[in-house]
Amino acid sequence: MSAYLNAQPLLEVCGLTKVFGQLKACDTIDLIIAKGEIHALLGENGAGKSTLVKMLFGALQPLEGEIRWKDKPVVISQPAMARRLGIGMVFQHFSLFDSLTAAENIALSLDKSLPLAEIARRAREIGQAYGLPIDPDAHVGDLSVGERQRIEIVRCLLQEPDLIILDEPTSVLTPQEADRLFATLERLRAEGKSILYISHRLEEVKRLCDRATVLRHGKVVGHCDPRKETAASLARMMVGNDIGIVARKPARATETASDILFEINALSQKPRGPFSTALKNVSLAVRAGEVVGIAGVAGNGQSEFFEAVSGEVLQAEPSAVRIRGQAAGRLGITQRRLMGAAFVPEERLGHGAVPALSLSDNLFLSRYSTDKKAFLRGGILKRIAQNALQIATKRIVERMDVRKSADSPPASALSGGNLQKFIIGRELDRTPSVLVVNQPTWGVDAGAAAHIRQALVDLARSGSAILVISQDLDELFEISDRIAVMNHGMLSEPMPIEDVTLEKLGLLMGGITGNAQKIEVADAH
Ligand SMILES: Nc1ncnc2c1ncn2[C@@H]1O[C@H](COP(=O)(O)OP(=O)(O)OP(=O)(O)O)[C@@H](O)[C@H]1O
Repeated sequence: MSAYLNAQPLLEVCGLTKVFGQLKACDTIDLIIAKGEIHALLGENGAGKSTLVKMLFGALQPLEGEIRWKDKPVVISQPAMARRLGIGMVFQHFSLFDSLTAAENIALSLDKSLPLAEIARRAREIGQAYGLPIDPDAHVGDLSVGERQRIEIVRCLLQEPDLIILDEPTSVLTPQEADRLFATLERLRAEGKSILYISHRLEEVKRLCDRATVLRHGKVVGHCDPRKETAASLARMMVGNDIGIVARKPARATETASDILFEINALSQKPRGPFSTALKNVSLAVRAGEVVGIAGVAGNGQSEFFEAVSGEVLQAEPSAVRIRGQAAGRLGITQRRLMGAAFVPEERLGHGAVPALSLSDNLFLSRYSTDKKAFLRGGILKRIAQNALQIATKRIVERMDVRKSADSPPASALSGGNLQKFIIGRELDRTPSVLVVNQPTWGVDAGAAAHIRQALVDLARSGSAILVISQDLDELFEISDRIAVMNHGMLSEPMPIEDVTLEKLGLLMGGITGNAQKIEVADAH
């Protein structure tokens, strides 16, 4: 038995329960976190991981159960209380203001006020000590995702926590940034700090974590030493059965222009604000039957590209975007959808769905103008075809296995991964000829991710053109027929999947083109 298991528990959770309506999101959970361990919290989407850690951080209150901290029962009524006890949290969604500096952002989160110069000094010191270099005077909006995350972690470490909760910390990092983060976490562990680590990336859990607790449907279904498991056995424990592998028949080998369903021609766009990236002469053609992947480190123009191709930002030149042969550059998103295209943005809450509206209302909002016949009834005075809307919502929920706590809950009440499944399902349900999707499986568990990827490949093979923007290189390898790389607003020539290697992608992601002799996977920052 490892030494840390003999160590006194730092945190003990006994019978912790949280109920939303009829749903037990956490059902009598027991968990012990020892001093000096990295403890993984695993579970499929909606298993109750976020609910549990929100109770530990004082953002939600349990209905029943007890939390013991350093051997004493505690009631954690709010995050400030958690911080005072020594519990810090780094959230999955960054909570920094773009227009403020790193030091100003940190100042906002501190419970006691300190002079800005003092905060900057301490942040710099902690950053250096833990291998997380930051510039306290830099504006957050100018920083890469990896740099922003360093600020979040430094901000957490400034409070000198004994337990650090990390919710999916690597989903937005390059492999190199993730390595750096692991080194920091190992160092914290060596100093006797404890870490509760939520991740859907099972390989990194195996590499980093000492122990894992697995949740399913709100209950603890097992504990294990992840180093002794395989990624497949961990996934099986989470989901309860084996995860399918995406079946990918080769795409039809056609070169005829008529097969091009989606085309971007010399698309250039000036930066739309101080924190936006210019697009430089981007061209790409996606054919019927294929999946084209766009790899790249976040912040290299992917969001601007998505906005331009989806019609959120219009182009001066009509033929900059062509959908099924028709010029669409000056058309808005609804008109592009009417031409048979569908778009799934990266941000699911607020962009992909309206948080306070029910799933069926969200479905209606996105489809009433493109599917009038299906969802509107009556003559001039239109009314919503509630029955058809409910049937469509149910169909999507069943097809994508969306788990939820009520019949038609507000979008904000779904776990992150389940909302993602719903949004993707909503677009797949239209069987679009062209589908552009940004980060399709961000925060989605292994089983659901395989389901979504298979659905994208199947849609392509049924004759649609699919464009996937993703930071997850494994995902792109699994589903793409060709892969291009976006770097500093430029898009590389797409390579057939047979010719793509991780090294080539790494070099292109770092902005190195041509035949570099000395291969060193580039860091894009
Ligand atoms: N505010 C809320 N109101 C109603 N139901 C909720 C609320 N928050 C979460 N739930 C439900 O509780 C369950 C657990 O959600 P939770 O966010 O804890 O899952 P998770 O394991 O973190 O999932 P993911 O991996 O997708 O983030 C889900 O079924 C979710 O729909």
